[in-house]
Amino acid sequence: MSIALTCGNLTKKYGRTYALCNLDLQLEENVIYGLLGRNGAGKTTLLNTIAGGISPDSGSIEVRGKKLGKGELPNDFCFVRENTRHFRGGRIIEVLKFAASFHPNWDWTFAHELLKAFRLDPDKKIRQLSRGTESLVGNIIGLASRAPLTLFDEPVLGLDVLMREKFYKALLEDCANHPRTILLSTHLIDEIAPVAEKVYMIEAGSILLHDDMDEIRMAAHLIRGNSEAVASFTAGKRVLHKETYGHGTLAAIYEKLNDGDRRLAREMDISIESLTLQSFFSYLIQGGH
Ligand SMILES: Nc1ncnc2c1ncn2[C@@H]1O[C@H](COP(=O)(O)OP(=O)(O)OP(=O)(O)O)[C@@H](O)[C@H]1O
Repeated sequence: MSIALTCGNLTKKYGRTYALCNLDLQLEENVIYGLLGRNGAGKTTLLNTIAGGISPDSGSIEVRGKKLGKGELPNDFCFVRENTRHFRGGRIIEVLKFAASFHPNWDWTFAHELLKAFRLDPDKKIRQLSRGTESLVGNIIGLASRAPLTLFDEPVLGLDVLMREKFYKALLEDCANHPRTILLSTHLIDEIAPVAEKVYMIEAGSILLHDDMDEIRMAAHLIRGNSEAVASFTAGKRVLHKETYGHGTLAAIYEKLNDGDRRLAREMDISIESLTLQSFFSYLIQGGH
């Protein structure tokens, strides 16, 4: 397993607010990661810090084993910012040509396919584009650059559902043919579930949890039943959140359940449901883990 990026103990404070707080993160090469967090959780600060736009107060960043010095940018990476304002007087094609000059793996055939898929006229002036359409230009840059490390900050914000689906499809297909490391931040958590292979969940500047999507799918459960039965069933298991209602208890747990567990739950009249990624994340935050 090769490591594309390591952030160690990153801290960034604005006044009394910790935008990043002793944050650790490690990305394997050629994996698509989701960076999930609520508004203000620290996603943009983290991506900007990796991309060299923000100096952390402390901590380190290593890209492919090389520690970045103060103000040093990672080699051959692409950062698609939230709210990028491209050169307003320029045309789409000019903005793409400018971006292509920075990225050795740039693929023009792919860029033109994406222009077509996103229904963009390359000769249109950037200032004539709607907000959502302008963010598509950034997404084309992120995809066609084929940079070994690509950071997308909320790339689907402002896009309609059709364009969001097209973006996810293009990302998945292209990364299957040209593997690279992607870190994609979003607060549209359920949408990223079929796209990301692994996720980092961030809250108040720290990583709450990171895991494979498959592990989360297998381990994130909602247990409901009589309070005593639930207490006995969940003993020794990782409980993220618990709340009582009348004589009953609802518990969100993070534990793979085997056949024996499921048999026991049936005997105890306990129901087990799988949690969506969004619900799992919400319970994780409510539980303060
Ligand atoms: N330049 C700044 N000055 C002061 N506080 C800041 C600054 N940038 C970020 N913050 C604060 O740091 C915290 C993290 O902000 P950040 O923008 O990284 O969150 P985010 O997860 O990207 O949020 P969103 O999803 O809303 O974009 C927030 O409390 C924010 O108010």
